[in-house]
Amino acid sequence: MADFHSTLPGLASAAADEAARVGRLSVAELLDHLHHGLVMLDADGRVVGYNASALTLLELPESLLAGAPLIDEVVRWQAARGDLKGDPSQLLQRVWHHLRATQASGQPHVYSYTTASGRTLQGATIALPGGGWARTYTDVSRHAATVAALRESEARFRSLTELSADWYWEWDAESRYTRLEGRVVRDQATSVQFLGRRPWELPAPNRPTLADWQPLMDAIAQRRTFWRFEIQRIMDGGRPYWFALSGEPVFDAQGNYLGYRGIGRDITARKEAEATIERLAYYDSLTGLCNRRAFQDRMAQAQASSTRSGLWAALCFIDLDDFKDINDAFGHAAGDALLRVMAERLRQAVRTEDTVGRLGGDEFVVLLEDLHEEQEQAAWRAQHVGEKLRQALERPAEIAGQELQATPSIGITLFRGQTDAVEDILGRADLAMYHSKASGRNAVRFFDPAMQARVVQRATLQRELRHGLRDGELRLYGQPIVDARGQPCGQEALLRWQHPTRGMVPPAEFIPVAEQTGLILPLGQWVLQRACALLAHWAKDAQRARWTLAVNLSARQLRQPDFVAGVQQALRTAGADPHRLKLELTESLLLHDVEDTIAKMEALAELGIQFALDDFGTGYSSLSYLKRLPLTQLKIDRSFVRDLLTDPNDAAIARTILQLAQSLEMEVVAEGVETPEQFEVLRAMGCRLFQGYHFGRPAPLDGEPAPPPVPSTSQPFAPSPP
Ligand SMILES: Nc1nc2c(ncn2[C@@H]2O[C@H](COP(=O)(O)O[C@H]3[C@@H](O)[C@H](n4cnc5c(=O)[nH]c(N)nc54)O[C@@H]3COP(=O)(O)O)[C@@H](O)[C@H]2O)c(=O)[nH]1
Repeated sequence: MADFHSTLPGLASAAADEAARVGRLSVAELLDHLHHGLVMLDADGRVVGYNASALTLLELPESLLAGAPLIDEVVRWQAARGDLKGDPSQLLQRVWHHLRATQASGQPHVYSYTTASGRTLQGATIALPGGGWARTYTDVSRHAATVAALRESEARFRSLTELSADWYWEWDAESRYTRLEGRVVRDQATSVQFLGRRPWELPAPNRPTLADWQPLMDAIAQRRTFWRFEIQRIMDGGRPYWFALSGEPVFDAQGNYLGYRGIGRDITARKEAEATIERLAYYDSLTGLCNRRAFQDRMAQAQASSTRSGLWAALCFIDLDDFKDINDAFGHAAGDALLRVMAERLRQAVRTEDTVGRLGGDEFVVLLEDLHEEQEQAAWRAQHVGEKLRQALERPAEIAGQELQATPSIGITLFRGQTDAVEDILGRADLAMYHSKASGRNAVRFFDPAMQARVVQRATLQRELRHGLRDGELRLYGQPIVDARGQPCGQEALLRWQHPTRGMVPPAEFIPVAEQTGLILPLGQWVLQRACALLAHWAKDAQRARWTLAVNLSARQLRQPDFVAGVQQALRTAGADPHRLKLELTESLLLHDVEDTIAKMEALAELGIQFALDDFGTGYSSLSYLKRLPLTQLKIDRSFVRDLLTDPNDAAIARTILQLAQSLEMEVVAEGVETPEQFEVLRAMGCRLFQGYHFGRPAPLDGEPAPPPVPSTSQPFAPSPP
């Protein structure tokens, strides 16, 4: 420091000379080489030393400092040049204030300012122990420019998030919101809900569902950038709010994953516009139903779905009869109002999963999906719905005080899979609708005439069966069941229909129709009541008192919640012994709702009623549930008995059933025994009960008491799907 003082003002050159002389740099020389400026003030504030960088950085003429000026002089000089802004006397007050303050506190005073030429300097003043001060100057122009640029960028970012519908977010490495900024966030006060939570932990009642989040979760797991992931929220008051998230992963300098950051964008207006466009593009503006375009889309989807499921679907084409006359007579406004009423009735008449559309004018279409795997059954169901639609539409409607009526003509076609073009299916239904018009209007017609004939035949059968039940045309026949000696030990009750014109109708023809239409319920109850009455009658006859009577049950009967009560009531009314009643079930009947079936069977078994499994071997017998059922008897299906003598497989099956029954401690009845040879072989295999033409064909059950009254039913006549 002594050198430094002594070489003033020629500090740099003297230090250099000295360095040259001794072969090393002096302190003064060293200071001259510094990039920092240094100015020394004595206790009066006079410049007593400076280095070369001080002259350069402060851009002062050497002549000014070389004259050892007071700091006041230097400050005035700088103010005059424009380096320091403000009144010089106030500037000086500030300078002296800081000089004294550093002296008093012993702490440096650090400040920065920008010179007139644009250089930003950071100055630091320290008080020296012996009095006086050292002031250093550092050029921080680049740093200042960087800070200014950052500020500018931050301001731009704030403008963006303040002025737009976008908002900024950050997630930590666990995908939890850590930062949310933007006007939208502030306005909606969503930060409280969001911060600390993952996006999928926030309530989103509609979309996305947890499954919908998967693509976003995958992107995060793979640290991928994602764009416009759409989310819907329901705001207070029920208003839907849509936004889209875009984000990119953030890593630190070492490549460690820190989380994500990105923007959220309010897309509600766009979504609403899209919904409006879709409504206009896909919905009929008069009725709100699907328009032709949307309906064709739905048809294509239905085709794809039926390819997967294998189920038949149906298309109903509906045209209002004489609608033009209504328009002409009552005006278009009344016509429009009627169309709206019709649309609503159609909507009400079908299931929510069915699609109703309006192709234009008075043409409506209804798409019925998942009808049945069998075409016949599907046709029956479609016919049922078609009839329901017809009845719904034919009712008069009150429009502006007038009663208007427009009956419908309905055409139906079935389809399955994707072989036909949608237009072709529509064309077929349209053609069927014309058949309906040609047949006298206000009717339902199928495209396929054969199908139409079958549907009509079935509807006729159903109507006649209902009348037959009411008019006492049903007969109970019986077929003997015999023991190993060929002695009768019971009968199987078999239903017959004595039709007034068609003669004796076999059950195979009418039982399926009765099952599908629900008529099997009153019919089955009638058989049960009749069988119980017969058992009570046999009880008085020593020869038949110990006979059992087997009654066939249908699946639909067993599904009735009051089935057990119905059987009990039949037994009680007749005064029959439950131990003599045997109920025959088929394997397919046991496939549905196994637990409920078992519960009902057990309740009846408690009363002493026996159960036989009919047609054994033809279904999907599962030994696990066979064991759980309170069965007393298996009936070997007659298809195995028929070829018993010639087909070793059938013989093996019959033998296996007998062994199985033995291990399950059940009886076996061999059905369809037609010859003495079959009887002998089965007997040799260990079978003890037999049924078949060899012992007797079904015949009217003799000694029947007078028929009980037919159970009343509130079933509508229209067919109803099972
Ligand atoms: N739910 C109800 N179903 C019933 C009722 N009554 C009858 N049925 C079912 O109808 C199906 C056909 O019955 P049916 O035409 O009476 O035929 C029975 C017998 O005639 C026939 N059978 C008897 N022995 C022989 C024979 O040696 N050869 C031969 N080819 N056929 C014979 O088998 C039928 C009895 O079969 P099953 O019931 O399986 O024991 C039939 O499925 C009946 O169940 C009813 O009231 N309710």
